[in-house]
Parts: sequence; C-alpha cells; structure tokens
Amino acid sequence: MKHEKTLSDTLENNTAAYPGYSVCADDDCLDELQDSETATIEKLSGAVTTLLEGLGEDPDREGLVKTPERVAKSLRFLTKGYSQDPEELLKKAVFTESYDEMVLVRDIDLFSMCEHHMLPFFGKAHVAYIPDGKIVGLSKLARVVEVFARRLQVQERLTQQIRDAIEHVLNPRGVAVVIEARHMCMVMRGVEKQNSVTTTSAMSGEFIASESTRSEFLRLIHGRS
Ligand SMILES: Nc1nc2c(ncn2[C@@H]2O[C@H](COP(=O)(O)OP(=O)(O)OP(=O)(O)O)[C@@H](O)[C@H]2O)c(=O)[nH]1
Ligand SMILES: [Zn+2]
Repeated sequence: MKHEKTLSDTLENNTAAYPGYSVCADDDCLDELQDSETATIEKLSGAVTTLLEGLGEDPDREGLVKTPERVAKSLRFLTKGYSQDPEELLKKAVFTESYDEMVLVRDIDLFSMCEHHMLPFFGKAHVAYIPDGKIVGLSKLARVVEVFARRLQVQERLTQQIRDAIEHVLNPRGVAVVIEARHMCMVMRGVEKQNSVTTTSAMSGEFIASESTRSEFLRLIHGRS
C-alpha cells in the first residue's frame, strides 16, 4: 500500500516531517499521511504526559516540557516495523542463481522491545538459507530482521517470523535463524540477572532433516568454521 510505504520511508529517516515523500505523488495523499501521523504523535504524547503525572512528576517543568513529544517520536521509530511489509521487502532483490550451498549472514545487530514490559531486548541474529534456484540480496536478510524487531515482540515469535518470511518468498531448501539477546526486563528489574543471554532458534527443511547441515550452521555462527 502506498501510504504504508511512504510512512515507513519517512520513519526510516526518523523525522516527523515528510522529506522522504517519494512513493505517493499527490498532495491529498501526503496531507492524509501527515494528518494521521500528527494524530498518532498527539495521542502518544498525551499518554506520556499521563505517565509522567502518574510518576509524580511535573510535566510542565522545563526539562520535561518536550519529553512527551520526544518519547512519542522515539516510540514511532522503535516500532516502525508495523508499517513495513517484510515479504515485499525481500521480493525487491530476488535473483535466479544456481548456487546451492548455505548462505549465512551472521551477527546482525538487533534491537527490539519485549511486549510484556516494553523494555528493550537486544543482541544478534544469525540468518542462513540454502537456495533452490533463487537467492536474495544479502542486505534484505538484515532488513527482514529489522522489520520484525521494530515491533513489540517476544524473542521466540521474532525468530519464527524471520524464518517464515524467507521461507515464503524464496521457497529455499531450508532456513535457519538463531537469535541471541539480552532482555532489559531481566537485567534492570525483575529477576535482575545482569549476564543472562537468551538463545532461540527456528529452522526448516534441510536444517531440520540433516544433522550435518545443522551442525555446519551452528559451527559457522560460533566462528569455528
Ligand atoms: N518467553 C519470553 N518471555 C519473555 C520475553 N521477554 C520477556 N519475557 C518474560 O515475560 C514474563 C512476564 O511474566 P509476568 O510474571 O507476567 O511479569 P512480571 O511479574 O513482570 O515478571 P518478572 O519479570 O519475573 O518480574 C517474564 O518472565 C519475562 O522474563 C520473550 O521474548 N520471550
Ligand atoms: Zn519483558
């Protein structure tokens, strides 16, 4: 949908104005988009003001006057994945190629927010697939991670969604995704375990059927190739 594409391009630039306006070329479309974004920022800002009051803060004191709007814009950026379609994004760079060995992009930085506490979790994703006649632009694998990470998530679902999007678009011989992340809700509060790291994996096809393929992937992501 052209509105969504324009909005996500804009949020990519992390701005409330619309300089990234390029997909949707008519003024009505731009106005509609701006109105909708302004309304969203206003709604979020109001909620942040309520939060500040709930904390016993004075939202009118100098340091906090702009905070509701800042937080609103920051949240829009951190959840921009809602307005992006990961499968469309992958389809932008699919090429016919006979390469049929594993392709692995390792150590993709990711920042997400847990849906339980809306606190960050962050770490690395490792994404591999074995092509079956089609390859995809390497950056698109990292972009897919980004789209799903920029939503409220649980790590397990994030891992599976990345696998499923690649599976749907490329129909490869197999996909493997491993995410290693630290959850701030377990570090800064709650159980307060500073060094805990959570690992999740989602695989398909040959990564499940062949133990040697799975072992090769695990060896490669841990840098012992
Ligand atoms: N499975 C899973 N759990 C998560 C993720 N992010 C946060 N959590 C957990 O979500 C759970 C929510 O548990 P609750 O008991 O409802 O919330 P809580 O009282 O704040 O829990 P504590 O964090 O243990 O203090 C906690 O165990 C969190 O560690 C995630 O990505 N996957
Ligand atoms: Zn949490």
